[in-house]
Amino acid sequence: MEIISSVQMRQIEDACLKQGISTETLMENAGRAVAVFARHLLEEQNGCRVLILAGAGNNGGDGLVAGRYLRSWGEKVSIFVPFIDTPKGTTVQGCLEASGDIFAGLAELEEHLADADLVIDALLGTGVNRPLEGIYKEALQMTANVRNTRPEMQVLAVDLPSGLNADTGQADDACLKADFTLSLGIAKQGLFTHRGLELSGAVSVADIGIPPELTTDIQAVLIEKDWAKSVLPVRSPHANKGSFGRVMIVAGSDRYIGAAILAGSAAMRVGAGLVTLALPKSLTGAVASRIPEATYLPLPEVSSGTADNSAARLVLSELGKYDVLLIGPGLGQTGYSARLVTEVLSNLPVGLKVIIDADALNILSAIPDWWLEYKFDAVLTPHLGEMARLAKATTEAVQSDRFGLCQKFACKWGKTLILKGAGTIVTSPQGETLCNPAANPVLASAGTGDVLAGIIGGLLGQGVSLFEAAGLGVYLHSLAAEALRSEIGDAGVLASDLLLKLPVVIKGLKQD
Ligand SMILES: NC(=O)C1=CN([C@@H]2O[C@H](COP(=O)(O)OP(=O)(O)OC[C@H]3O[C@@H](n4cnc5c(N)ncnc54)[C@H](O)[C@@H]3O)[C@@H](O)[C@H]2O)[C@H](O)CC1
Ligand SMILES: [K+]
Repeated sequence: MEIISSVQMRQIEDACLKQGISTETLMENAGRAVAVFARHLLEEQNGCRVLILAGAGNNGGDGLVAGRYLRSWGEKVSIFVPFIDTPKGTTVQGCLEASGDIFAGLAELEEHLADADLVIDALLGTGVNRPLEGIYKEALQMTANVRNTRPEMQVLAVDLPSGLNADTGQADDACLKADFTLSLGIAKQGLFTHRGLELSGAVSVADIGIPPELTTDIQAVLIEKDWAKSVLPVRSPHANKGSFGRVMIVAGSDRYIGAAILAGSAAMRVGAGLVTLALPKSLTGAVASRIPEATYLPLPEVSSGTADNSAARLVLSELGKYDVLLIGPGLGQTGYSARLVTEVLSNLPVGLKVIIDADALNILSAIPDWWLEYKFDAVLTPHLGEMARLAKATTEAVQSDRFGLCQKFACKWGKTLILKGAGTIVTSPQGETLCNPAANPVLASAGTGDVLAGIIGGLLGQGVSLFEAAGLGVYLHSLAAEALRSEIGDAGVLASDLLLKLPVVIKGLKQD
C-alpha cells in the first residue's frame, strides 16, 4: 500500500484539476465510497442508524455526500453540522438539502448518539491545523464517552480520525478513536506511525478516481507480507555455508556481554552462513558457551571486558574475508570503544555492507559532521533517543515528525536509516521510504535492538540490499514479536525469546 503526506495529496489534487477532474468530482466519489463502506458495516451488524459528524471543510463535504447516498438507499441518517450557518459550495449545499435530519446542537447530538449504530467521523481530515476546541472538541469527546458505554456503536473515520495529523501521526487529546478508517485516494502516512496506529483501527483505501499516472512518483509504501516475501533471500539446496554470507559482529563489553549473544544468534537464526563475534577476549568463553556455532575473534584488552587500542587493527586485518560488518551493540561509550568504532569505519574494505547500531551511533553523534567522514551508505538503526542525539534534536521533535526527519536525515547523511518505535520507518538515502505499521509492547525491552541489528546483518549476508534488508529485518522482528505476544502476552517476553521464532516466521512467510 502506498502512503503519502498531505502536501503530496494536495499536489495530486492540483494535478487532477489540471486534467479536468474537479474537487467536487473527487468528493462525490469519496462520499459514495464512504457510503458503500458504511452500508456494508451496517449490514454486518444489522443496523440502520447512521450519525454523521460533518465539519466545515472538504472532509465534512465527503461526509455529507455519504449521507445523501445512504439516505437514498433507505438508511436512517442524521447529521451533526456545527457550521450550519456557514455558506457552502453547491455540492455541499445540495447534500445538506437532501440529507434530512440535520442539527447543530450538542443536546441533539447526545440524543442521536444514544441509538446510533454507526458514527461517520467527517469533522476534520488533512486540513486540521490547530488544537481541537469548542464544539468540535465537545462533540468528539461526547462521542468517545458514549462509545465507552455502547461498544456496539462503531466509528468509521473518513480519510483519518478527526484530530490526527495526516503527516506525523500526532494526535489531539480529543481525537476520536476509529474502528475503521477509509482513507481517500491514497492512504495518509500519519495513520501508520506514532499515535495513528492506535487511533485508526482497520485502514482501507477508497478509489476516488485519481488517475494512476498521477501517483507514480510516490516513494513511500507500507511493509506488507507480499513485499516481504518478494525480498526474502532464496536458499539453494546446493548451497554451502559460504553461500549465505560471512558476518563479522563487533559487539559487547564488560557491562553488555549479552548484546553479542543476541546479535550473533539473530544473524544465524535468519540464515547467515557464518558469524564471527569480535569481542574482548575475557568475554569470549562466556559468549561461546551460548553460541558454539559462531567463530570468534578475541580482541586484546586494556582491562577485563574492554578492548584496547590495537583491537581495530586486528578487526581490520580480518574484515577483508567478510561480506557484512555489524558494529555497535553493547560496545559502551568509553574512549577505547570510540577509537575502535572510528578506526574501523575509517578503513573499511571496499564492498563491505555495514550496519551501525547502538553505542556506535552514540559515538558517531559526538563527532561533528561525522557523515562527511564516513561517506559510504550503511544501515543505521537508531531508536528515538539515539536519533535525537544524531539529529541534535529533542526526542519530542523527532516524535513530532517521524517521517519528515527520517527522510531528511537519511538524505543528508547518505545512509539507510531505520527510525525504530511504533510505526518503524525505513528510508534510503534517495528518499524511498518503508513503514512497518505495527506497535508492539513486546519489543519495548532490553536487547530487542541487538536482535534487530543481527537479523539485518544475517539478511545482508545472504545478498539482500541495504534498504530491503532494513525493511525485511524490521518486518521479521515484528512478526516474531507478534507471535510471542499472542503466545505469551505483552509483558515478560525476553529479547532472546525472539530468536527461535525467527526461522518459524520466515517459514510461515514462505508458505503463505
Ligand atoms: N485531497 C483530495 O484529493 C481530496 C480530499 N478530500 C477531502 O478533503 C479533506 C481535506 O479538506 P480540507 O478542506 O482541506 O480540510 P478539512 O476538511 O480537514 O478541514 C479544514 C477546515 O477545518 C478548519 N480547521 C482546521 N483545524 C481545525 C480545528 N482544530 N477545529 C476546527 N476547525 C478546524 C480549517 O480552518 C478549515 O476550515 C481530506 O481529508 C478529504 O477528506 C475530498 O473530498 C476529495 C478529494
Ligand atoms: K475525519
